[in-house]
Amino acid sequence: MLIRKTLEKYSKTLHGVSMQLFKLISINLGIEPEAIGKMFENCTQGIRMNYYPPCPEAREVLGLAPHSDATGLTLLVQVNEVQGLQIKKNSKWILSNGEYNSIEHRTVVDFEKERLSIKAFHSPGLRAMIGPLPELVKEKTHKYKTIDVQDYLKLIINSKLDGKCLIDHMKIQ
Ligand SMILES: O=C(O)CCC(=O)C(=O)O
Ligand SMILES: [Fe+2]
Repeated sequence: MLIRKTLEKYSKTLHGVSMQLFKLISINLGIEPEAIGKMFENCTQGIRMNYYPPCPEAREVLGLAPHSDATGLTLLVQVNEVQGLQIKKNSKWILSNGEYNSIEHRTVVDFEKERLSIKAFHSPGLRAMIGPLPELVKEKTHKYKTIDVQDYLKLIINSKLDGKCLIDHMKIQ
């Protein structure tokens, strides 16, 4: 019962944080402050906790294969402060530093230390359309498709953890 209450509070707080971040991202993009937040009004939130035990073969294995998250915004906390999240930048794996684009990332494990992480994934409401924000592509050619949530979910299921940004599958060829 206690964990449920704590998680509910945690989830609500993180939702609030994500809404604030959507506002700041919109302002930074030069669009109406509520533009992105509106899509997340009936947001679906998923929370995942990962436990990576210490591994004697740490150099030979990965904690999690390269992938990009299929959700709108992921908030992550490295619970016991053991580093292990890496992003791909200029073809190199480096420690993550947070970007707007859905960056390819993976996790590595440690020889001696266990690692814990908690993620909160925020996805738009089930009626949303997934694609470039109209405000951002006014006079430009659309580089990405716009599809409904159902088709987007199909795309996620069909594109396994293959390291490619899911966004590549949305590109108009
Ligand atoms: O454990 C981490 O640091 C990241 C895990 C992750 O990328 C994910 O769960 O999607
Ligand atoms: Fe991820």
